[in-house]
Amino acid sequence: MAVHDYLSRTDSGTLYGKPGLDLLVVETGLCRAVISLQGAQVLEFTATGRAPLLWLSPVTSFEPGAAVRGGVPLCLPWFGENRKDPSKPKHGLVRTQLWELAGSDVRADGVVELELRFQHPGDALFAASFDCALKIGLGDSLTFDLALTNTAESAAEYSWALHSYFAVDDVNAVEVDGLDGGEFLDKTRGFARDRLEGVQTFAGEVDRVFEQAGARQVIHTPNPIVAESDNCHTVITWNPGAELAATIGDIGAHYRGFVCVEHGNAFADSWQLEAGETANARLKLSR
Ligand SMILES: O=P(O)(O)OC[C@H]1O[C@@H](O)[C@H](O)[C@@H](O)[C@@H]1O
Repeated sequence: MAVHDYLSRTDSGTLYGKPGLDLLVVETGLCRAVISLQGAQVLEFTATGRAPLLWLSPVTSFEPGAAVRGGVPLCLPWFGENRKDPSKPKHGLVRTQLWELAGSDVRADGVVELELRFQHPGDALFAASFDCALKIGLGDSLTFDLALTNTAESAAEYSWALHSYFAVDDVNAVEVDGLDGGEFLDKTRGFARDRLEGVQTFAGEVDRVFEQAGARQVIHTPNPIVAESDNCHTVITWNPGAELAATIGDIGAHYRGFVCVEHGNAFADSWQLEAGETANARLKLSR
């Protein structure tokens, strides 16, 4: 169903043969993108004449309430395991919730801007109430502008990441530039602290949290990918490798086709927001 000439509504049954989720499709002279209203998750983005930016698992489920494997899920209000209560879902709650399309516009330069919103009332899963506004810019690059407001009556801690799954030819040949000299927590070794010398490569399982990371990374693969961020101090690099991937139903043998380089604020960079305080961050991805 066309909403504007650049924006239409469809669903995962029509697009992927697996019913369950409502989707938005943006098609302009600059790009084509698919966005799921669950999680405000960009599933596909291809700039005209360029290689697809994102990987979407060919075996993901589109079941409402389940995480979709691929694209750019937003993990929030906590990243990874909940450190106070590991029985809570991994990566917070917004990625499996329905967001509202609050606005859409096409700028004079042809960039489409979508604004998606989610309000959390505060509950047993996460006590503080909050508002999330995510502006997604779709042009010859893909941009995210996040505004997070703590609407609770007291201060609260938030950790989060835009968990990008980038499409690559072969993860074993990928090199990530822009993390050289950075200290990281190695999740594969009980979060032991280490330091990266040179580029990040992916021979086997990699699961690393770089705090106070730089604002620009280049993912070297045929058709390199550039990530530029503003106020995203944490970078997470992840690929499960063959062995672990074999135990993950929606990855399996497909692990070679993606690399995750995630941007947000987690661990020591988590946001402490006072009552009523808003924090902002930006991420720009291009290929
Ligand atoms: O399977 P999920 O919940 O989407 O998480 C995927 C991965 O996400 C990464 O960000 C984490 O560092 C990994 O530890 C985790 O396995």
